[in-house]
Amino acid sequence: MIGVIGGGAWGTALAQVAAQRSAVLLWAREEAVVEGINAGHENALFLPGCALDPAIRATGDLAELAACDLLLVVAPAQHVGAVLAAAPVGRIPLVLCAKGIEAGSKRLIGEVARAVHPDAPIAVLSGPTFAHEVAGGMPTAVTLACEDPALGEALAARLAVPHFRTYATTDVIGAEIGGAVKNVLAIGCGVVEGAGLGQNARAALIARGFAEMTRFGLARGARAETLAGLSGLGDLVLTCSSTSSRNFSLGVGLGRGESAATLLADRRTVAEGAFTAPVLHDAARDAGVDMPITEAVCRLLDGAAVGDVIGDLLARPLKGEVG
Ligand SMILES: NC(=O)C1=CN([C@@H]2O[C@H](COP(=O)(O)OP(=O)(O)OC[C@H]3O[C@@H](n4cnc5c(N)ncnc54)[C@H](O)[C@@H]3O)[C@@H](O)[C@H]2O)C=CC1
Ligand SMILES: O=C(CO)COP(=O)(O)O
Repeated sequence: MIGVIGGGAWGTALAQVAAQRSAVLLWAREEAVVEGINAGHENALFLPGCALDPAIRATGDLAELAACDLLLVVAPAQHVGAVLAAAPVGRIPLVLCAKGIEAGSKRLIGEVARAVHPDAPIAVLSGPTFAHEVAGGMPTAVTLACEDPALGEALAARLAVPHFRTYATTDVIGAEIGGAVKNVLAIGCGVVEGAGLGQNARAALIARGFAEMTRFGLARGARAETLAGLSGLGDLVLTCSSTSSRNFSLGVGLGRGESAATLLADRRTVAEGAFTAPVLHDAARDAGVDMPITEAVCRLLDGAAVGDVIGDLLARPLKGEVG
């Protein structure tokens, strides 16, 4: 049986995919989500309007996950450590699906999981995957990263269904960094949209943002081809071009001059980039990597005026395109 830890939009969509081939037990934090899935086969809080496979069973009791032989970890990045610490994992393989970097510790999610459950094999699933499209059966492709190639291929085969293609790699760090960094850049692209700065600016931000992602990724041991793949460039393009992205939408609000505090207050859904941006900025400084767009997003989240931040970005000294 496959266990899913997290009953947000993405955990629910992944449960829907997994249910095509396996029994699925989904742990959700909210009682209303557990009841809604078990009684009405719908997650009205986080994935409304999607008829779920009746075979998906939900629970509010983490202990029940001990019966699973594979766990998909889909809590928001900042909560993965706490949720995993309370889960009966032992040696059950973990597929990490959150996109972010832990604030304070500056750890990638793989490091967070390894610290709590050192005996559990770890893989990362990431890519351009809006939950509502995946749950609706629309064609989607993801990266499945695992340092152990045999386990990675077995997991990729187990999680794939015809509309959900998994591409295996051994580059776990590359898959993690792409997913974490693209959320920050998506906020930046949203700002461009909200402030009406035009399509040229958006394309420039995607390309220069990808350069930033690549510099940081290579400094941390990622492989360039992973960053240019589904979990990096693929997801960057998706979330930098659609208001279906919570991060892009947050940026649109910032670009219109609304404050981050107002935009983030009382949100039920997560915009991971808002939490990752400051810790990514710190981690980049530690690694000696220049990330001007990430820095600009941090300033905007801190309340700086859009005009000032864009003016400073454009006033930077000219440099060569590569390097
Ligand atoms: N929604 C999407 O299309 C995709 C999301 N992801 C990633 O999946 C992760 C989860 O995101 P979503 O499922 O979209 O969440 P969501 O925004 O739909 O729902 C919020 C989730 O946060 C959980 N939560 C809130 N406070 C918590 C706490 N204190 N402890 C534990 N959990 C808490 C809620 O229970 C709920 O599951 C994120 O890292 C996101 O970047 C990845 C791919 C696609
Ligand atoms: O990661 C995602 C799609 O791949 C979802 O993006 P948002 O979190 O910005 O909505």
